[in-house]
Amino acid sequence: MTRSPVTVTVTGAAGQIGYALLFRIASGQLIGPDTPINLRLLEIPQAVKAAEGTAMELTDCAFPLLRSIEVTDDTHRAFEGTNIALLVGARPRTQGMERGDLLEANGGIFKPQGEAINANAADDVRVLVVGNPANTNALIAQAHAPDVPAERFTAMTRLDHNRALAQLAIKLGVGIDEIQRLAIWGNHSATQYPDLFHAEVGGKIAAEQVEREWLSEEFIPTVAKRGAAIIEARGASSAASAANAAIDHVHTWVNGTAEGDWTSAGVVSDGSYGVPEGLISSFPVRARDGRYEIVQGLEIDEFSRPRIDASVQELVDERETVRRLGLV
Ligand SMILES: NC(=O)C1=CN([C@@H]2O[C@H](COP(=O)(O)OP(=O)(O)OC[C@H]3O[C@@H](n4cnc5c(N)ncnc54)[C@H](O)[C@@H]3O)[C@@H](O)[C@H]2O)C=CC1
Ligand SMILES: O=C([O-])CC(=O)C(=O)O
Repeated sequence: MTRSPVTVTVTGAAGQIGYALLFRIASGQLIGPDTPINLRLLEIPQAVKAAEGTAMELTDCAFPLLRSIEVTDDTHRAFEGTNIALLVGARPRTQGMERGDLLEANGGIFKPQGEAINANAADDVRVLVVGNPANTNALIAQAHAPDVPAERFTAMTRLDHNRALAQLAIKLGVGIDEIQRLAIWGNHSATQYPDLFHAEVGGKIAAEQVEREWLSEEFIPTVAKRGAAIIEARGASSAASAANAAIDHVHTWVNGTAEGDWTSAGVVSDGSYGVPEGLISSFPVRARDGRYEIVQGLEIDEFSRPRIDASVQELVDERETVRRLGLV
């Protein structure tokens, strides 16, 4: 059965993530193979022509699900009737920078976009912020969209989640699909905490199947610093893997997590696990009925607690910084 078309807005459409993302959206991988897509591409004026070139290529793919493509530099038009907003457009970091260094440069982008979403988007709009620092940019956008339920603003930590799945699978010599209940806590930054104390492989806790030294000295830093390692190797930040994670994040949000499993996403805290209310922090989340919900009732051991707290403290500090800048 063909469903009603969905309007998907992608900002930064002419960028490297945009190029890896748009063709997958148009081919039906974002939501599913039965849902036609209207694409809106937002770019800054200098990059509109390049985005139009990408739009020409999208047309040339003759994707059966792609109903329309519109390129614009008008933020309000870009979000008119939008059901899914992928906020990718931002300046990426380069070697030697932390993502937090981008707060001032990129923070200013997310205030007008939050306002435009508030004024123009569809009632069911769902927002994924990819542009860094993703959690705090999502907070800025959400703060300027008072009419949209806060829970509809999310930040991407699915790339971190996927990186953690892959590192654990390599270590244990298992398939990705044999791992369940892994989670990333906190900020999409070097302080993030990938948690193996609830993750299960073959029905047994993953942390008990690896040496503690590997966990603290290799696994956690490899996952947390993978973005920088990619920048060093490629000379540019992750693009195809970031696009892939954005597809995963939205697909799961719309279609749900598998029974008994969960994933990771930056979502608005309700105060769970001591994360101050209102912060957009990564948690273990389940998706049901089109909503992400924080998994409740997990016991946090003494290895995990200070690591989660440190990453959450960084989010508190980022919120203070954007408050001082008048962005929230
Ligand atoms: N959350 C995550 O896991 C990840 C986040 N990122 C972040 O994603 C962002 C984009 O990365 P790339 O595509 O590699 O960068 P890029 O520099 O290739 O592309 C960014 C695009 O955004 C556009 N842009 C800038 N300001 C805009 C605005 N106000 N409205 C619309 N478009 C605007 C630029 O013209 C450019 O075409 C960066 O902030 C990067 O750090 C990257 C990888 C993973
Ligand atoms: O590291 C960066 O700046 C890009 C990014 O967020 C990632 O690859 O995780």
